[in-house]
Amino acid sequence: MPTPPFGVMLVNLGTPDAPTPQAVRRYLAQFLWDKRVVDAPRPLWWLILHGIILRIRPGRVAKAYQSVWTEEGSPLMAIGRRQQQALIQTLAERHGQAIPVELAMTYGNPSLKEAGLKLRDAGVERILVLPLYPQFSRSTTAAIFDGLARALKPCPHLPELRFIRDYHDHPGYIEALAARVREHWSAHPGERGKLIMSYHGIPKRYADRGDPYFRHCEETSRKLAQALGLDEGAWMMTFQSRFGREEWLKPYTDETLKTLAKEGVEHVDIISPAFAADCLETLEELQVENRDYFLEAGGKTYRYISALNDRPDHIALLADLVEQHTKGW
Ligand SMILES: C=CC1=C(C)c2cc3[nH]c(cc4nc(cc5[nH]c(cc1n2)c(C)c5CCC(=O)O)C(CCC(=O)O)=C4C)c(C)c3C=C
Ligand SMILES: [Fe+2]
Ligand SMILES: [Fe+2]
Repeated sequence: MPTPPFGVMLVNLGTPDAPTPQAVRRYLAQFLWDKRVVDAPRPLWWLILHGIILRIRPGRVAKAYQSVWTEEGSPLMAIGRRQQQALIQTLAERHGQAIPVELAMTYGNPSLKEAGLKLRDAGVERILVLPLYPQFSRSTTAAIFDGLARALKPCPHLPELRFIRDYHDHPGYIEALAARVREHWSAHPGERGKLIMSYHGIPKRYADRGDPYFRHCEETSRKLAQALGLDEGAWMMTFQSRFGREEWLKPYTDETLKTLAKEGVEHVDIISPAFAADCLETLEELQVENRDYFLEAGGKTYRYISALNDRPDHIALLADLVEQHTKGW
């Protein structure tokens, strides 16, 4: 077999190995100890994390994971595997040669190290890292960068590396989102809801200190609204999945849905452009929890628009990103 010209590392956040309190505790202990995610002073944060959060949260969150778990495991992992297989197939068709693609998770399994070793065993000397986060944030994309550097520390020699920082305004990404929304509209003709674009939040403090995430979300939202020909009043950008007590990016998705319903908005369609794959935060928080808030506050229809997952136009976008960032390899 010829040596592959390069390999691709697709990276997402990570998910527990099982929907049990023990597995969730292990996952959260690694995830929430990362300074890129929670930047609180270490000794104090260790006491809060191990003394309070990891005693209470895993039980509740494991129940939420149980409600979305599938026969193939956690949705984030199952969809990640499908994305990986589809990308392998598309790249082979485009290159006329097998290009190794490994799926890695910043936290939990398969680890960045494990994926790196598999690429090395496939004879790869050049790696393109493709974080599955369209919008850059220190808490996600930069955490991958740190994790990779840590994973490579014991290596006597390094692969050549390229790292995709973001693709929040890539025309292929915007068009794939727009196609997904149009498809949703044709599946539900009749009353068209206000389009809510709900992004995973981050602490406002991170944005104030230069994290471009808010700006990237704004740009994605504006471009998506433009591609769909939506007037200002027909869409909104909101932020979900708050954690802890400090202020996060606003407006908050849950509060907005309650307010909209009280103001007489009866129908909403909700999409979450920051998630390349459906996961706990979309399938439970958006599809179930937030629906209840909206309907209880007087809303009539609430429809969640699934993520791009392994749709062909999404995989084509990932292949385009690979092509653009491996020029000269
Ligand atoms: C504690 C701070 C958190 C920050 C900052 C944060 C940013 C962030 N996260 C994602 C994507 C995902 N997050 C997911 C789950 C999740 N996120 C946090 C906390 C922060 N996220 C927690 C504690 C959890 C676990 C669930 C819980 O305990 O509530 C997931 C889903 C994983 C799954 O298994 O399905 C994703 C994906 C982004 C994009 C982001 C900032 C831009
Ligand atoms: Fe998160
Ligand atoms: Fe959540």
